[in-house]
Amino acid sequence: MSLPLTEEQKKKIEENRQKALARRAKKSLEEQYQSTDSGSSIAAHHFQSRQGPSHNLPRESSKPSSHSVIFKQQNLSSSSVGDQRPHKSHNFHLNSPEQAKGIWKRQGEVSTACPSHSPPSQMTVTGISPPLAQCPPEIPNQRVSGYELDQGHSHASHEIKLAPFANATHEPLAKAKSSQETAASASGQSPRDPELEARTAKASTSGQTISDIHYNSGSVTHRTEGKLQQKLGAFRQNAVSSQQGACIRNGDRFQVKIGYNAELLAVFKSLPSRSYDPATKTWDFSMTDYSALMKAARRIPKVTLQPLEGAVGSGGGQTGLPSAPSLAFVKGRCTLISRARFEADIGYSEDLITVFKQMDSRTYDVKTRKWNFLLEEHNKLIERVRSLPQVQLDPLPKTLTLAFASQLEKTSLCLTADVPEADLSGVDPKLVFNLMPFQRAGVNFAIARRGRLLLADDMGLGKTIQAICIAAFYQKEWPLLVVVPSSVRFTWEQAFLRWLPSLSPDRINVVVTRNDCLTAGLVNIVSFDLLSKLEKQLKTPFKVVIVDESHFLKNSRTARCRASMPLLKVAKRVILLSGTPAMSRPAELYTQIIAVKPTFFPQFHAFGLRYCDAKRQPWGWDYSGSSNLGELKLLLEEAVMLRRLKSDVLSQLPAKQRKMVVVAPGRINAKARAALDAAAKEMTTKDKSKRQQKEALIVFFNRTAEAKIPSAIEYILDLLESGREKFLVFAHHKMVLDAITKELERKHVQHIRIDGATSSADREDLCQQFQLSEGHTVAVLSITAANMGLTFSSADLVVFAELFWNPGVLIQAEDRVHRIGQTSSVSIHYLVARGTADDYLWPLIQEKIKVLGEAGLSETNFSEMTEATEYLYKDPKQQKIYDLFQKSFEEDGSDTELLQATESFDPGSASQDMGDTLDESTLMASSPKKGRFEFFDNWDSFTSPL
Ligand SMILES: Nc1ncnc2c1ncn2[C@@H]1O[C@H](COP(=O)(O)OP(=O)(O)OP(=O)(O)O)[C@@H](O)[C@H]1O
Repeated sequence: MSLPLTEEQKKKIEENRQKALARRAKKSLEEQYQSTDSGSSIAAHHFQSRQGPSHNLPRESSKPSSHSVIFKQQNLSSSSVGDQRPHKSHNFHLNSPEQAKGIWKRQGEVSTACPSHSPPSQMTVTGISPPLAQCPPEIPNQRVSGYELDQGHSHASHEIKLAPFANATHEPLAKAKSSQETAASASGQSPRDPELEARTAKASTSGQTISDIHYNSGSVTHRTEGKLQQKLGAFRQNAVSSQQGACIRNGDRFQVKIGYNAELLAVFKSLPSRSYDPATKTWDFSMTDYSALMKAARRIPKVTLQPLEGAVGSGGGQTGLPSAPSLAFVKGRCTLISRARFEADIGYSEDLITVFKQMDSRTYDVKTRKWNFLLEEHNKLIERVRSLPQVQLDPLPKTLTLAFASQLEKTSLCLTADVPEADLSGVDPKLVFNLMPFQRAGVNFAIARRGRLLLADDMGLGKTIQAICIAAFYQKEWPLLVVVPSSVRFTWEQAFLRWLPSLSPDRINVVVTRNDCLTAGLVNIVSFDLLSKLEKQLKTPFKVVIVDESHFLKNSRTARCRASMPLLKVAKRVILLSGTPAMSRPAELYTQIIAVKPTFFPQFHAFGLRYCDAKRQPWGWDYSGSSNLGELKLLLEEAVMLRRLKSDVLSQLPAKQRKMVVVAPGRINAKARAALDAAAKEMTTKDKSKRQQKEALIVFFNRTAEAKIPSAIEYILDLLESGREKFLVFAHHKMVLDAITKELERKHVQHIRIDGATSSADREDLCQQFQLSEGHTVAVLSITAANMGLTFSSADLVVFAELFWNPGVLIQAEDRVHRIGQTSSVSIHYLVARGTADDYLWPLIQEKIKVLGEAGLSETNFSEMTEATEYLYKDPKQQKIYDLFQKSFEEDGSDTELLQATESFDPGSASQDMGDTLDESTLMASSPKKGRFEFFDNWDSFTSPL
């Protein structure tokens, strides 16, 4: 509480006032002189030389304004808080009360999600000069652009309805803010200032009401301010519209929310503590400049600046000036901090603390200095706070109240919502029986959410089997649409065949070209890119849709997203799968969230403001940041997403998980296809010698390598786009290794390469580089040169771009990752291309492994751990090739011979840049490595248990 003014202070004030009047008169004369010289109005001078950022300029400065609006605007003050601010309109001219209303909304706007909240009504006190002693010492009655920052005439600015902010310089707000607990127990009454009241009474001795004064103000102004004011008045008639604004407390500073006004801007620029925020286009100041600003503002006709809330005492018998804390207009919002509790993120207000203390579930967190409550008290709290004129506490957004509706009704303290066990009796028993416990829980979660979810389990946790099971639960609503990256279309086909034996293979339709029918099967598998070309085929929407790698939809402007979103919005069940739903920023989640819950955040901007730290920039809004992630995580987990990390379910996982990835035959170009067919023919031609057959086999093997290059590159790029951080790629042929490294270089993906040409010293160095560096993403390794003696335990994924006839070598290669130091379950992906040597190599490898297993020499069984069930061709011709493979690779010395033959293989013209044979869309979609993983760490901590 502040002390009343002493006689000495009062005297000093009066002296200063007189001095100021003298200065003003002198200055008026000076300016009159100058304006006669220049022939232009002073106000116009302000307009040109004192303007703020250009976006604040009025467009039609000469448009006449209506004077009658000024008073009417007072009544609009209660609508000063709203969320409807037109962002780009800068027309500040008021020609009608309606316009005045619109403009006022804009000017007085303080962003809020609580439109029903009303700020305190405007206090209107005219003709009051604050005590000069309250002026901050650093503003020594300076003159600014024709305005003097001293106390003005008591009758000089009757059009300006403002009150002095008493004692603005005396009480640091930071102190007020940080003393929440102490102050909470203090009296809620603002002390009153008798000095101010006396002055108020004096100013009103004419018996006029405040509104009377406003109506008559014009003549008073002109009379007292002489010719200067006449000139200014003329300008204002044309150029300055009636404007209302407000001072709003912002921590230990205050903001001025008002539209453009050249004169006011000049005042702003004169204040030492000024700061302009281009993002919000508002000026703010330290409290030390408050008095000076208000005084100067009062001198600008037709500018009404609502004082800081509580800045005027009215009545009461207290003697001191009100202290800063009790004057604060506090604004804040509710945020969710757990499934059961929300927090009031707001500054200090005594009245607010009183309300907080009425809540049964209140808890004060001494660390964060914030109060939090059970969700069931949210609505009660908001209602009570609404009755506090000095407080604006925004409630939780509607999306959150909908998602947590039951918690708001009656809060359960359970960390997760109860998920009932789903009845899977209608689903193929083979599938249900094979589900791991956490996978079963995933299926239950999806069914509890009526088949709409984002399944964001870590990579390799078996999202495919879960998605098939969820979709199968809704089998009555099929046909099913499965949208996937093109590199895994056939892997999905295999997975359906494997897990749903009741599904006839001919009911599965893999869409390969744009001439295919999107609805031909009961299960229709299509790539993102083809979907965007075929969507027009759809007459009736799919009711059940699976989207694999749903982060491919993160950019709403892509053709993929534009084609998929309408389908997802109308589908009854939407199963999105992604191990990395967002890799860089929360904005990437938006499309996936609304794909699952179209009613959540219908406007991206609302999402952006809350979770993307949206900032207004000169060029528009920047949504690349992140904010409120804890709350976003809670929202996603409650209503949209299920994510388990490998570490969460490690005990349920096998040490190694192998996956056969059937790469698209369409990716083998015509030339390679012809070469393969010719080689296959050679092998099965009767009159060929053994030697010739073997040579044909080698050619077949080599041509396979060549043919698979585009598919292998596409798969690697898809992995990178999916956020795979570190993995090994094994290949055998030099041309395959070359093509992969070339493509990685082209994409600026950091990688190492070890092949037969790498020296022993370099091998170890490169290995260490990969192990220790965060930047190195891919290790490109030769199956025969890097399958031993190296440790790559920092990776947990191995991709075999090529198969190799010796399974022992493959297992050794796998074990570069699966070894001591490995803490995760390891994923092994074998890329297998149909119609190539892989058709024979794959079963051959399985056969050999089986034999080793039976002999107790291998604990690995390929076929049980992969989708490769019925892979072997039964055709006699193919059987013959298989036999040839078997014999050739079993004969003594065949390895050496084959190795030599394959290593020296040069396809000549065939060794083009295989990357060029990829779809342009695939190449474009895969962004460069740079910046790709910046959000990864955040994402993992963001999604791991709190
Ligand atoms: N319950 C299970 N029984 C047998 N094999 C399984 C099971 N769950 C997953 N697998 C196998 O684990 C491998 C990885 O599964 P899947 O490809 O579905 O993982 P993912 O979560 O989709 O990984 P990514 O994100 O890398 O695509 C596959 O070979 C799959 O067949």
